[in-house]
Amino acid sequence: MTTTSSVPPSKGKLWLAAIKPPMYSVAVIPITVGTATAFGQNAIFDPKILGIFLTSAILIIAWLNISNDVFDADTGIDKNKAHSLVNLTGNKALMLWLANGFLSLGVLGILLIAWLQQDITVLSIILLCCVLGYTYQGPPFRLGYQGLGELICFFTFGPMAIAAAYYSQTQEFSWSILAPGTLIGISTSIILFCSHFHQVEDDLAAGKRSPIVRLGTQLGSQVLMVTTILFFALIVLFSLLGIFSIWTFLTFLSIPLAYQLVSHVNQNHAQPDRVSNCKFIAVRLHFFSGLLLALGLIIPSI
Ligand SMILES: C/C(=C\COP(=O)(O)OP(=O)(O)O)CCC[C@H](C)CCC[C@H](C)CCCC(C)C
Ligand SMILES: O=C(O)C1=CC(=O)c2ccccc2C1=O
Repeated sequence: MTTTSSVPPSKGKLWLAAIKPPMYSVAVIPITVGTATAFGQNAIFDPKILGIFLTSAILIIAWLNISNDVFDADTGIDKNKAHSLVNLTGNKALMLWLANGFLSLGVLGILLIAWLQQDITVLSIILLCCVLGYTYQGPPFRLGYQGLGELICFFTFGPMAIAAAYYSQTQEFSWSILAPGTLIGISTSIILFCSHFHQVEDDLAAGKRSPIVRLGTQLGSQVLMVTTILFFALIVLFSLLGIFSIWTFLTFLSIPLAYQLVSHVNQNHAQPDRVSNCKFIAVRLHFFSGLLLALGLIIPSI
């Protein structure tokens, strides 16, 4: 949340920033792409499983974000974050209970999938994702403070989530999930990478050595550009290797969003108030490129 004027944001805007609805793309896209991969490969689709999985994923991301504010309140890193739920409510204990409530409901949904399939594979993968997500922000690990968040993000939201979604549809694994898993892992990690640009001062003060604290914003903006180019280059590579059909080139319709993100960060990386919204441009890129990828994966089987 940034204010380019001296007028502080309204309570409503702070709550909207705290809840950050667009961020739930990170829950929707991996499950959608994993399901699309299963359909494209096997013409298998169970809408009930998809619905349960999407709901659970959203609940788990709610846990992730609420608990992030709770754990960050302990280190003081969010002291200047007006839209922290702990700062907004003044009730850290209640926020922790709320976070754990969302986690419990999310895991219940995955348990329902396990019961329906009489198979704990999906449950095991998602529980591992949640454990890794906790190590990112929760005591005593706080691996995000070591700059390891993007690595954890890549594997959990990429290959692991896509494999779980694929397995939830087919009850088998396939190497074919690695290509979409890599792409979604990259696009999700780009969101996290972009979330650090405007937080260098607060991160440094709290001892958080994020990738942007380590690289600096100038080099960080170059890394973002290279990573974004890599995302689209991999689609070409996967197509040349025969892993993807030509329909996955639909994803290239999201290139204007990629250009907007890279140019915005290149121009404003050293201005926290101006660059702070870049993660939401990254979310738009993640959402639309993910939807287009899913479409490209299912068209050959329609
Ligand atoms: C909360 C996350 C990032 C924000 O961290 P930060 O402290 O910088 O935030 P603020 O600036 O807003 O204070 C998410 C980090 C993701 C984490 C590395 C991995 C999470 C894994 C998930 C639990 C996997 C879920 C998979 C499936 C259910 C979709
Ligand atoms: O609030 C944030 O900055 C993020 C929240 C979140 O759930 C997420 C998930 C996956 C990648 C990045 C992010 C965030 O940056």
